[in-house]
Amino acid sequence: MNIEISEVANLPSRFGNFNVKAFKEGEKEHLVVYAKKLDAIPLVRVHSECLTGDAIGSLKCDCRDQLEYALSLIDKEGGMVIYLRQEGRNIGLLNKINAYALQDKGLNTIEANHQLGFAADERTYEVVTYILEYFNIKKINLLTNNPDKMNSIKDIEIVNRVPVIITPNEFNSGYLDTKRDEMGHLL
Ligand SMILES: Nc1nc2c(ncn2[C@@H]2O[C@H](COP(=O)(O)OP(=O)(O)OP(=O)(O)O)[C@@H](O)[C@H]2O)c(=O)[nH]1
Ligand SMILES: [Zn+2]
Repeated sequence: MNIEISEVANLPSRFGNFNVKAFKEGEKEHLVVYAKKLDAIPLVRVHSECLTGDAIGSLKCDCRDQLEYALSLIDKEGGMVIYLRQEGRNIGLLNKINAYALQDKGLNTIEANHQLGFAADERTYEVVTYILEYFNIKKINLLTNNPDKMNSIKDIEIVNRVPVIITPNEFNSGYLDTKRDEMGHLL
């Protein structure tokens, strides 16, 4: 893979004092946020970009709650958040907003993707293996509810799955039901 890697910098944040490094993969610039403490088998969260949730505070999904939970946990226990620029399960922001418009008309999150000509989930995780190998990490405890994500991360042993359970709200409960019933999420 042709990846450009930044220096390491300090990032004091409202969730703790972290180190950060950027990994540039073509047009996509991923961010790795890691605690000063990194065990041999660290806690790792692979988070996919959700501008509407992570930055704007959208209540349609659980992304921001999951991100905040992960950052707080790695501050306490050590570990890493790999923030992947795969907006909208990798269909991009514009398409995700079009998918939201279809959801306003009654389609669920999967149907909306299909209507636009995409698979339900277009994400790939090769760069995760690359990043973990760069840090010499061979085994992880993965923070996720998504079995697909566990199967998609290759050449890294996932010793334990650590669930990320977030309290639903009135706007995202349907979305979470679809993730559980149709996408196999362990919720
Ligand atoms: N296309 C599309 N993407 C969405 C929608 N809602 C959230 N996303 C994107 O979905 C990604 C997050 O994926 P999720 O399925 O919520 O969770 P996950 O990462 O697969 O699983 P966990 O590790 O358990 O959180 C982010 O990239 C969001 O931008 C939607 O309705 N349509
Ligand atoms: Zn989201």
